[in-house]
Amino acid sequence: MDFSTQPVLSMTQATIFQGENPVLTDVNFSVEQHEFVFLIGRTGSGKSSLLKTLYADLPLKAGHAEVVGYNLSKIKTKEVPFLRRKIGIIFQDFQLFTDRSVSENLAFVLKATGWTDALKIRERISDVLLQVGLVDALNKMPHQLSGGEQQRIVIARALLNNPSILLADEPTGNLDPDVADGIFKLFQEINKQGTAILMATHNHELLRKFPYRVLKCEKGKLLDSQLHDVSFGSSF
Ligand SMILES: Nc1ncnc2c1ncn2[C@@H]1O[C@H](COP(=O)(O)OP(=O)(O)OP(=O)(O)O)[C@@H](O)[C@H]1O
Repeated sequence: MDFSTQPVLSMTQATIFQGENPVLTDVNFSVEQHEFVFLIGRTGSGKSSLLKTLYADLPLKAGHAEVVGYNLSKIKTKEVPFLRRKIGIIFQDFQLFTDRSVSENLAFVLKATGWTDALKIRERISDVLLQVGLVDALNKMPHQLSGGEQQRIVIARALLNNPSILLADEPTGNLDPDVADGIFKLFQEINKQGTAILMATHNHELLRKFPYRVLKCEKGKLLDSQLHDVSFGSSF
């Protein structure tokens, strides 16, 4: 079998729950390797719940989903860290440790995911900082960095284990437009290097400027711009 043609994630007839409440029903979609996909929808429509289900923070209780080779209905608790190693997660509530330097923040993740060789850890940290354009930040504390720089470090952290896909929830939400543009360009560069990206956003400008595929949470369903006419006017 040629694994290079496998989607990086797929969901069929899935229901996304918050507790006992179904948030989205009959969810069917897949994301191919190298794809860039926007996830949109009004506040409370289910974007974060969908992303959380994809990285096994919320259980998949109905339907089928396969994410980077893991079947989410059958995944065991001890396998979840391995799933998350292959997914880069960029969430607003996944922030940096404020009492540790950038290199300590990044080393923490590598050690927690099984890296032991100090030289390899240093090299990997340099590589990801280079990738996000912040080699100089190595020994800085998070408070010594701007919001945009901190977000780049969060992205660097998500890249540490060479993920097949990045899941990003409003990664440009709290940033000035110029800074947000830079962060978005960084996501595009990462995508060009072969990492799929699924990005939840409320940013109309991005949707207008970049004709990527759009998934939209609406009235308890997930619409796909490849199959449906998805509107993203002023009130999504
Ligand atoms: N921890 C939680 N416990 C119970 N219900 C929740 C929880 N988090 C979200 N919900 C509910 O689930 C539904 C979907 O919320 P979700 O956060 O997925 O929406 P969203 O599209 O990501 O919204 P936003 O754009 O505001 O981030 C909403 O009705 C919300 O109130």
